[in-house]
Amino acid sequence: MKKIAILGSTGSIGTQTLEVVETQGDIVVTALAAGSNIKLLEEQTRKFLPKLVCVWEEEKARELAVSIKDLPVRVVFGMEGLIEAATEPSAEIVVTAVVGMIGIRPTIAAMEAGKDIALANKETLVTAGHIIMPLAKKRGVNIFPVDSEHSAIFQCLNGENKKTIHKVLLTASGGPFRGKTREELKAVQVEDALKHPNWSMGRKITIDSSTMVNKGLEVMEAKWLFDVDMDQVEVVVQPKSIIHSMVEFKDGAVMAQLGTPDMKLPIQYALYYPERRFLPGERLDFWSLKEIAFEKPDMVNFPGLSLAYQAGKRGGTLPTVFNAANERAVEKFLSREISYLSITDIIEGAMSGHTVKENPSVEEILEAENAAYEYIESRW
Ligand SMILES: NC(=O)C1=CN([C@@H]2O[C@H](COP(=O)(O)OP(=O)(O)OC[C@H]3O[C@@H](n4cnc5c(N)ncnc54)[C@H](OP(=O)(O)O)[C@@H]3O)[C@@H](O)[C@H]2O)C=CC1
Ligand SMILES: CC(=O)[C@@H](O)[C@H](O)COP(=O)(O)O
Ligand SMILES: [Mn+2]
Repeated sequence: MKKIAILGSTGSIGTQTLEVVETQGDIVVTALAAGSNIKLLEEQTRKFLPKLVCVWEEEKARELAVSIKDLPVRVVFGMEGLIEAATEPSAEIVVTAVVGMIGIRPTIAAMEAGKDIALANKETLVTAGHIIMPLAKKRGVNIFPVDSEHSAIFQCLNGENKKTIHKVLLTASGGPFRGKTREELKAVQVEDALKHPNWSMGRKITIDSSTMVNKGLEVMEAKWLFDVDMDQVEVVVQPKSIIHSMVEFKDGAVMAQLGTPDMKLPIQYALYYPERRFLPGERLDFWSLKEIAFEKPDMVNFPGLSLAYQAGKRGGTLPTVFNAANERAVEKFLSREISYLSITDIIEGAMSGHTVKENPSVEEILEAENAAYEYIESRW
């Protein structure tokens, strides 16, 4: 029986991971971690009986400990607790499904403890890829991509030599506002931006998809995962999210992975790699699909993508500033403190005022994160 820990078990990826676990019936969950949703975490704990559960907020952790005192489950909290969950001794794979840069320390701790990573938390790789990738090599651990595009690329590369990649063709839906101008985007409200055309996901990534910042983060994620240059990653808009990404090889051959938009496939593939198992659910029907359309990304009305290319090419602490500014700006947009277009204005402002530090340590990454937050607090 495979043993796994899930960080972010109450979220979109976390709950779908538990669905896969339940359907397959041969994975043991040894640790769960969440932010504040202790009601769902209690249900999950009663069903999967992990050894350890972590709640970010101490007070909520104490509340949960009281309500599950009949179970042989230890409750921990905060960053120390999150690291304990990530390093729970019996887990072989850690699913990193927390949202945001909070994932950096537990991911590193899990890898140091020799665990494979099923990586959904793209922000960790964007900000600390130069630490994570060499560490994976040093510790001999695998990073299995969960992000749908990166799982698709990983699947296309099965049995291939990464050195023969000519281009990674990263597909994008274009989000709910594809085809709109900045003028038309001025009036966008939270509810509009939360309507992704194809995927049901957590709130932060759904906003990121609408601004194309998600695609920018994914270009940087691809650079680290597949050891390619930023310029080798080309974004191809494919509005129905049927092609999950493609690889063009040096000889001109293009491999693609297609499927219905269902995150359980990449999650299951990451958990069982290299095995493919039956996955219940809808299948692609080419006869009703009829055609697949393609467009170039609009980097003028959606500057989030071009800012991401700038950040990824420059490297150092700039991707951290891009990411941190976006995380804070999205929080502010979701709490209706700023307008929709301010999200990318904030990212641009934070990046332009930043003095890049090369090859930053984890502490320096976190300092750059704080500097971006301070910039935003002082100006917005
Ligand atoms: N959803 C998707 O389809 C995809 C998501 N991803 C990536 O996966 C990651 C998760 O996304 P998604 O599942 O959508 O996000 P959600 O917002 O749905 O879930 C986030 C999870 O993280 C937990 N969490 C938040 N803060 C903390 C904290 N401080 N300590 C511990 N746990 C915390 C939340 O707990 P609580 O709810 O209790 O607060 C929740 O379990 C993101 O990096 C996203 O970009 C990538 C590809 C697809
Ligand atoms: C499901 C998934 O992987 C998301 O990251 C998805 O890719 C979002 O879609 P777009 O960013 O292409 O709109
Ligand atoms: Mn994706």
